[in-house]
Amino acid sequence: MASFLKATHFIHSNNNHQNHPFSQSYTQRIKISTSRKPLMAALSATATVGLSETFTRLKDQGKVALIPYITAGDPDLATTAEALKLLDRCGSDIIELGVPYSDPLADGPVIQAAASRALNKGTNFAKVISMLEDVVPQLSCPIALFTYYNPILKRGIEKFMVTVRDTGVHGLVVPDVPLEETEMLRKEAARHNIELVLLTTPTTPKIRMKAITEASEGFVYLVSAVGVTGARSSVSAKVQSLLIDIKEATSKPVAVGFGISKPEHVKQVAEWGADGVIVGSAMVRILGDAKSPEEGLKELEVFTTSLKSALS
Ligand SMILES: O=P(O)(O)OC[C@@H](O)[C@@H](O)c1c[nH]c2ccccc12
Repeated sequence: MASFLKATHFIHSNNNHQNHPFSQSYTQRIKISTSRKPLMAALSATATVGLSETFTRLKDQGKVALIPYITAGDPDLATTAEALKLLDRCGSDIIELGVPYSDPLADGPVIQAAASRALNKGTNFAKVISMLEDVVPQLSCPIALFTYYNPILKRGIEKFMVTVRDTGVHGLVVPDVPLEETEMLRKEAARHNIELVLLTTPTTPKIRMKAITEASEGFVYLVSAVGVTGARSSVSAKVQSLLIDIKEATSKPVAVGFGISKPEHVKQVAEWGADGVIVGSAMVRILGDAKSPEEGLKELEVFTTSLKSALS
């Protein structure tokens, strides 16, 4: 219960500007580093379009983005590589790839368990990056890397951004960076042509929601429910009014996540006006619960196809 309260407090304190685990300001000596841009990744960086361009194309076609989330390294990185290609083939428009972290405050039990399995298998940032260098050139949809703030600070913001951009990744989602600390992150992300996506929640005050939408690049992540990630039996009807409010505040694309786990959820959120729908725990559970990686991938294909058809 304590961790649930902590997590709930975390997601909402971060958006309500109370004291937050990362509230102290970090000064980062930005080391100018030269980076060797692997040719394929450099090519792929131009091959796939970024997040906002993806939304523009979909809007022109009157379509809503399907955005799966999976945890890198669960059940193993080879399966993650296959899952990324499969999700792309099944029509995902953007894929959120989570870097497993030891203290995933905003995650519910399914993603927390996936992160610890991945970490126990020895998954780390460097291995995720080398997998991406190989896989990204084979994808037609952009990747948004999903990481907590600490691993970025550990590496140094500028170095982190260079490494990520060199893999051809377009987006970055950092759920626990307080808005007041995003300035440095946003500057470095923009300098390396990475779209930094920010999150707003059902309890974010309107003024703060407006500031978040203005600062967010690629799209705005609307967290649909209070608490942590995890499949819910239904999507809160509040999402409809939240979408109206957020659409009054910004013309940027808005993708809704948290709890969405069935085709009917996807359809409903799209009908309420979302530009994208994010599905994480339900995908992660399929891969984590399967008897074998092959079986998990087969089930993931069936599930993703069912979500995609709910959007067509
Ligand atoms: O798992 P859900 O309820 O389908 O929600 C998407 C979520 O998994 C993904 O976007 C995500 C994974 N970890 C997070 C932490 C905070 C916010 C969002 C996330």
